[in-house]
Amino acid sequence: MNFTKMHGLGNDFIVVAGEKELPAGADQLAIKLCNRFFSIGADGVVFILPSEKADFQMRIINSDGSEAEQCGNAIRCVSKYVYDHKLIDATEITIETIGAGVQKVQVQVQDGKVVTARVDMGAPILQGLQVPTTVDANEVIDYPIEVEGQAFRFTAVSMGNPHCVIYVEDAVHFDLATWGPKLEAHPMFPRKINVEFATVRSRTFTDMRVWERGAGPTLACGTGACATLVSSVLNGLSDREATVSLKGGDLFIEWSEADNRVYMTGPAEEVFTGTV
Ligand SMILES: N[C@@H](CCC[C@H](N)C(=O)O)C(=O)O
Repeated sequence: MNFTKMHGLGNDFIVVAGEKELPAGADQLAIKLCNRFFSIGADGVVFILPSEKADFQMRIINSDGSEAEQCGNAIRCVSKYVYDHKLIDATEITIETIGAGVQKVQVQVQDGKVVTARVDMGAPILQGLQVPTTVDANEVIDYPIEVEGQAFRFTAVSMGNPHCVIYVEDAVHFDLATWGPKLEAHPMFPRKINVEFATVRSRTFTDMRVWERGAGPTLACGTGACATLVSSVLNGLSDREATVSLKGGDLFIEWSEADNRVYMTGPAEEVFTGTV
């Protein structure tokens, strides 16, 4: 199988193109190939497939073998892959996802290669049961949650995949490894959850660290950055356009008042190609 190793701000993927559909056993394949010691190593495997509704379909399997509905960093990588590898000759590309419908991507090209992409990530879902959480409310903002005697407060946002955003004093030095997995699997989140720990430094700049569902601590999470900006606006902490700074670098996020959609801009890179 031919693959291309790519990343968006260090959130890394094994990208596979050319299959007609998601291969049987994709979950076991992802577990095996994502292993950083015995195989290629990545946060997930991304399949670029044909679509009847868009230019391409993207399916993403996390490193634990679970399938995610959506992935912000992967969608930028997919856009770069299809443009740079000449599968499409357009700078506006549509990509079908299983959780967030068809998304429009505008790529910026330098010397024939995509350097950054601005993605229309769609409207955030805020209804508690739809995120999903166990809270039956139109919005779940600054809501209490307890894990092993430790109290947190979270805001729940789905960007096609589920997120809970928790504000902490210093996200950069927060103990992700202790609290991330416990919150990911908390019974208030029926499909598990991606956990973002955020510190708002100003109305246009937020530090964020992420514990991803199915992948653990990653260097960046595009949907997580979008969820964090939405949460910060809902909590009155941020403007609607801000930089979300992750361990692997910065994403620029806009939540448009005009159309209620979230736009994410950031880089994508190809690292190497191989055959496994
Ligand atoms: N890294 C991603 C999100 C990948 C999926 C996530 N782990 C999930 O299970 O929802 C991003 O950049 O958005």
